[in-house]
Amino acid sequence: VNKRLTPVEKIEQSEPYRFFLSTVHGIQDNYNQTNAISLKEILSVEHGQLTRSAQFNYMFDIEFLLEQYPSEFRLKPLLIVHGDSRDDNHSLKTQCSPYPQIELCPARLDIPFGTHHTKMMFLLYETGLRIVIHTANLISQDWRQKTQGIWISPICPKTNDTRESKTNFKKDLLDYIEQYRTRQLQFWQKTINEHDFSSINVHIISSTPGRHTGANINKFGHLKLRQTLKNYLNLENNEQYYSAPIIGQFSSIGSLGPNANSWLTKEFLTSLKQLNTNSFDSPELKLIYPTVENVRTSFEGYIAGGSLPYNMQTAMKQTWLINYLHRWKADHRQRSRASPHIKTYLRVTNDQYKNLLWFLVTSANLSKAAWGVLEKNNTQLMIRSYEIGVLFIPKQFSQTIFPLFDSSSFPIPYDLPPVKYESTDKPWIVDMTYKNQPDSHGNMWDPH
Ligand SMILES: CNc1ccc(C(=O)O)c(C(=O)O)c1
Repeated sequence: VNKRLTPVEKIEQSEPYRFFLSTVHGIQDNYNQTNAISLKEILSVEHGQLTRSAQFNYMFDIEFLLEQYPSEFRLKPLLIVHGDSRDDNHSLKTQCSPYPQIELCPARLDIPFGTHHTKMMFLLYETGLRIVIHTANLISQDWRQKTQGIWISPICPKTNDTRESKTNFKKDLLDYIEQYRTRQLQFWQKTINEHDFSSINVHIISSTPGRHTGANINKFGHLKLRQTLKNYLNLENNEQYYSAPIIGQFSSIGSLGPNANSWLTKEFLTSLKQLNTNSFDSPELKLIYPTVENVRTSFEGYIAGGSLPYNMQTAMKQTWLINYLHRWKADHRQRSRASPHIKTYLRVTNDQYKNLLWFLVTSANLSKAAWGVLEKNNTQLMIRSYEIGVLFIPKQFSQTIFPLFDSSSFPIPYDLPPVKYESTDKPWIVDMTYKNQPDSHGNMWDPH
């Protein structure tokens, strides 16, 4: 019989990784119990007496969001951190006008085409501060039948000394917030400083808009990932890992250039393949992005494709990408039909896919805007968007690798090894018409 776990029990049972997928309407209950949690459960009154919170995100449905808070917390101060694009902001202002307890904080977006993509919660309880870093917009569609990733910190107690984590989490989080350069975040900067982060075992990998150079060049984007892997992957005899496959999985793709060598392999893969010493050959890079068939047969049907905004104009410039692409398949989590909005990057130890070297869950899609592109002879990293994610490294869990198939195994979101696109498979493209086969609801897709 399936015992329904309380939100607190779910978090206790997720130790030490504290990494969840969102619950999915329409799958067997036990696949929504283990390492799976809903927004209401994240905000449950069970975790303690909430005094105030902050929600960083891209899309907001304020009515939906307030509904997810327990009724006794709906009037607590709530800071909404969003992209400052004028029009969206208007609708957000309108949405928030009935709620004096909600404050709007527009994030500066000085570089064109940047987005405030970061999805993060600060939850301040009487007992301490909880950080949640995830991949879901604050709209009902994102939490109903998709695959989203969520990391939930312990409730960090108040402290009268700094108490940093062994992963530099507090400093990296404060460096990230500093980049907003707004007084509206001062309360949270002060609050973060006053809490004890020593129980946190993940690293922050974030992006902020700017041209990062000099001492700041490794602070954000794919160079932060490169630096963190170099500094913390303390593997013996690296050679055995030189050809260990690397996987990228995401819900949108940017313009990557005329061939793989333009940015994907020369720059991005160089960061992903970093070991604690330099490795010289190029491991296989496998990319997971939904096929048209994945979308058509998903629980949502073609509508799921509205959240996979890979457009024709970009796709037609990079047909070379198809050779890297693999299907979305998550049978072991009963989520092959729960369209992925999660973004993850991982490296296995070898082509047997039995163990992980590291795992990253993040808001960052496969794009230069999110990860950054080197400019001026590799002296500056230009990033357009705000992104944030958490990196799991075995050493921080007193392990040498993360096992995938035993009792303490890491809860990966999809099936490994990934399944390559067949000749008939096409990547989902949001602005194409799909009329020759109805989706799981009997509908067609005609974006025009
Ligand atoms: C241009 N705006 C977006 C593009 C992609 C995504 C995604 O996550 O795939 C999101 C989002 O859902 O935050 C926004």
